[in-house]
Amino acid sequence: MYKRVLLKLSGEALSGEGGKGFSEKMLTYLVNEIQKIHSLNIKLGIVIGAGNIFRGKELKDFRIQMADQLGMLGTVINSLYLKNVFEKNGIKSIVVSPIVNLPSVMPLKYDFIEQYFEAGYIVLFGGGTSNPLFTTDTAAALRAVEMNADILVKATKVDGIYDKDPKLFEDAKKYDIITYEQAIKEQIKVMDTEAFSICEKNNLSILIINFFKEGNLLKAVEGENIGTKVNY
Ligand SMILES: Nc1ncnc2c1ncn2[C@@H]1O[C@H](COP(=O)(O)OP(=O)(O)OP(=O)(O)O)[C@@H](O)[C@H]1O
Ligand SMILES: O=c1ccn([C@@H]2O[C@H](COP(=O)(O)O)[C@@H](O)[C@H]2O)c(=O)[nH]1
Repeated sequence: MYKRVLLKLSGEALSGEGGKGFSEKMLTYLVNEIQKIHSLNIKLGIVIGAGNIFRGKELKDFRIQMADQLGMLGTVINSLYLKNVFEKNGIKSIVVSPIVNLPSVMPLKYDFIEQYFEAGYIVLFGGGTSNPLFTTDTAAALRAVEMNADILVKATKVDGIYDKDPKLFEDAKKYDIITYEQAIKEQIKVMDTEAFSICEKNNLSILIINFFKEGNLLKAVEGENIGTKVNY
């Protein structure tokens, strides 16, 4: 079983696939999935995207730097939203972010983060990398290395990495394991190349799983053979 896990969730984990905003049904599902792993006493960090609010590249009339800043703020909104939902369900969590100064958001300080984990808090890393032109995949890789995670679990909309996009090609074949070299060479689109590269350089594996299949998160954390593992 993994003991220190960075979980990357799409903003769509809050809205449902392809949706915007927040869905009660999805939030209940998410809380149930998190409760299953939180009870295992693991140190859990979460990076959540903002596809349910803004993705920079979707805002066509904006300069990309401006659009991306809206996107990053969206990730803080989602983190705070999640903190509140967790709290209502008896799950202790804390939002840390380098990009905003709000009463419920703590600054990103390594020593404090360790203390939050020791005290049993889930740490929600908001604000992405704090730089435009990136995405939360890269932020997840960065935070995973910073928190010294055993694994980065990307919980997304597909069962793993395929030789081509399985949403577009019915005959796509799934890989159980793939190396970073292969993932980068084949330009696998399921995760940013920057994220692959950070994890490769820091000897950290990524596990890609389908978030929308009940029980998958628990299986992933327990080290079951699901999804696709990207190894260095
Ligand atoms: N070779 C591939 N194997 C698996 N999925 C792929 C591949 N190529 C493209 N994809 C697509 O990548 C998508 C997952 O990446 P995407 O960035 O959309 O998800 P996410 O990171 O969970 O969401 P968000 O961008 O909102 O944070 C899948 O839904 C799939 O359609
Ligand atoms: O480091 C970062 C992370 C994110 N952004 C912007 O936020 C949105 C939302 O993140 P997703 O990963 O797409 O869910 C992203 O599209 C960027 O616009 C950023 O600029 N820098």
